Amino acid sequence: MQISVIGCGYLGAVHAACMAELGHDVVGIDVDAAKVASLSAGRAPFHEPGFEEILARNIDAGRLRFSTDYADLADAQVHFIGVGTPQVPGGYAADLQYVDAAVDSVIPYLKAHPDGPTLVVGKSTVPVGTAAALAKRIAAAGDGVHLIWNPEFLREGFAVQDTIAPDRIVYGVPADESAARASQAVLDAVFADLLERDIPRLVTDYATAELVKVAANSFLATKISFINAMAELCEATGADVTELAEAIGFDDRIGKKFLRAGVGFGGGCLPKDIRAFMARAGELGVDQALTFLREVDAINDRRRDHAVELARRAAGGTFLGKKVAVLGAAFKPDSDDMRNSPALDIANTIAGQGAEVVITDPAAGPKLAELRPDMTVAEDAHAAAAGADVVMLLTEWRQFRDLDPVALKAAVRTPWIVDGRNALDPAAWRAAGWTYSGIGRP
Ligand SMILES: NC(=O)C1=CN([C@@H]2O[C@H](COP(=O)(O)OP(=O)(O)OC[C@H]3O[C@@H](n4cnc5c(N)ncnc54)[C@H](O)[C@@H]3O)[C@@H](O)[C@H]2O)C=CC1
Ligand SMILES: O=C(O)[C@H]1O[C@H](OP(=O)(O)OP(=O)(O)OC[C@H]2O[C@@H](n3ccc(=O)[nH]c3=O)[C@H](O)[C@@H]2O)[C@H](O)[C@@H](O)[C@@H]1O
Repeated sequence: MQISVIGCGYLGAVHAACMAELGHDVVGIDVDAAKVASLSAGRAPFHEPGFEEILARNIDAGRLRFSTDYADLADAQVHFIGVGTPQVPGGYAADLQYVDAAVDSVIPYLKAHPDGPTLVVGKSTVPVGTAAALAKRIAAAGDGVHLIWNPEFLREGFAVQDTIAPDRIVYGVPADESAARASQAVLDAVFADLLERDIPRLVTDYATAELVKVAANSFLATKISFINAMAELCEATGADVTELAEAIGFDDRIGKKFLRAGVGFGGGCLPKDIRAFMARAGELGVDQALTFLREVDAINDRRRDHAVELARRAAGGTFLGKKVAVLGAAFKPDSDDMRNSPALDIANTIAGQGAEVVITDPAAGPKLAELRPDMTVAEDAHAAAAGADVVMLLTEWRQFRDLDPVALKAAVRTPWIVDGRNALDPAAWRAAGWTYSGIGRP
């Protein structure tokens, strides 16, 4: 089937390559000419395990191409929308200008297809009510053109795997029964390979589909802030939050996942999605339903301040004249995404308070050096730690989890480690002569 993917960022580029991997003929459209040039040359513009391989393979097979010209999507039957929905500048609500622009640009090319309806398929994360409004504009383009809302649940670092083998697929379909049936059949054909593997597919209305996405991210953010709140209690009592998380996680109603206490959640999604959800609830007059998310957000912010305090204590009460090595710049391992990264935020704060900060990240390092010439970016952990008074592990890359405390001790001025992700074995580091300071653990 001929498919277009509009918006080729972390979500869209991976989606385009994965759709080609499923055998479809795909064109990815983006307004960023540099990104399109990089993708067209088979070079991933961001770090995502496994992505570059499927990108290059499908370009070579002639099933995948990228363009800045919307005219190149004219023959596609299915148009996925994956443009960004960041926070509006200075506010909490989602900025829909990119979704609106993408829809405006695709509308002139929407026409009924000989093989059934033409579909616009929304994947971007949007406030509830957006799909219904877009559906009206799309329906005005002509008969046989419909909108399905198909939220995306992929995690960065696992994006390829999550796209090809998701936990579930959700379709928000039009209220009109025959439009719903016909458009569902087209999207089923796109995902035929996944559906054959019995991946659950839930069909619902637009509003439910939109809410499923923000509800899932809100639940995940709440789990993280819950365990970070428990870390605050553990710190006040000398208890160990990692043991607490393990013990409650044995109850499979709770589960072990997403209970890693630390410097909290960041990235291009969880923080802005819970804020946009609160803003939308306010517009709908049900803001009270989500006041708990304010606390989730506040707990998350506090963890960053707390990490700064742990480092200040380690530095002897002041950062002035002290060198701090920061291990990690990306918001999570196996990604080079630094959007709302706790690691980078903490590094900025510490630098702003007078420390000499040297930062290193296995994937984000080169991008950081380019974007932030004011920062000292080191090649690896040993180079960053040379002469440091404090070492902070803020993104739990394997390279950092596997560090040898004896070897690293030889590089630093003072062997004091702040483990902001509880990723290290405190006993091993203490045995090697380090002062170990974790999050919510003695
Ligand atoms: N990054 C992720 O892991 C996931 C993201 N999402 C959602 O997907 C959406 C996209 O997120 P990301 O890929 O992370 O953002 P991104 O910022 O990496 O990519 C967005 C892309 O859209 C392009 N764009 C903007 N306006 C355009 C237009 N009018 N026409 C064509 N292209 C245009 C930009 O140049 C950019 O390349 C957001 O709504 C996000 O919440 C959902 C699930 C996972
Ligand atoms: O909407 C989105 O964009 C995506 O947002 C998250 O995915 P992602 O942001 O890639 O990363 P996560 O693995 O969820 O991690 C988010 C943040 O939480 C932190 N985290 C995660 C788990 C945990 O136990 N503790 C914790 O602090 C991570 O370090 C990271 O900063 C969701 O997990 C995806 O399902 C969703 O599709």
